[in-house]
Amino acid sequence: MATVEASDCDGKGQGVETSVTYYRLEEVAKRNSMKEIWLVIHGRVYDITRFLNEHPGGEEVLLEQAGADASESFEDVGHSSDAREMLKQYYIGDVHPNDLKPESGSKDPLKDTPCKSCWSYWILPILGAIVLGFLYRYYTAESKSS
Ligand code: HEM
Repeated sequence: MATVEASDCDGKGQGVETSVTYYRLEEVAKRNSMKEIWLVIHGRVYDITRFLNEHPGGEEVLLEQAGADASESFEDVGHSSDAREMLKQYYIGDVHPNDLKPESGSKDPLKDTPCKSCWSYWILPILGAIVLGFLYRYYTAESKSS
């Protein structure tokens, strides 16, 4: 099994030592049958084989996501906090850092929206208003003199 063990201690021989097992996505992808079913939700790997028959949403939907990243479908359903709490029971490790892709929820919100902090975003309307003001004054002054 191509797993990498990582320990997370403070190096002083104290504190809590935790060990995380990392799984490559290709390894997760192999667990895609009724016999063994794993999925990834938010960078964490879950072995939900024994949960398959118990899932209130049915086993179909889980089988559709088998061996894949189910973060989006999991969120789309709007699972309760109880459901999120249940995830802990099936957690077996994390996705290997090399296989992690940025989550849509955590990406920079400015990336796909127009640049709200760019100078052009606010300076152009101001300049436009000033020009319009001058034009208005120019024409009103001209119509008064004629
Ligand atoms: C290990 C992962 C999962 C756990 C622990 C879990 C748990 C639950 C629980 C406890 C419910 C009952 C409603 C609630 O409390 O929110 C539920 C409902 C449901 N789940 Fe999941 N679920 C998981 C993954 C998924 C995935 C990947 C899908 C994919 C689409 C899914 C689809 C659904 C659907 C369609 C319902 C029924 C919602 C309804 O009837 O309103 N679940 N799940």
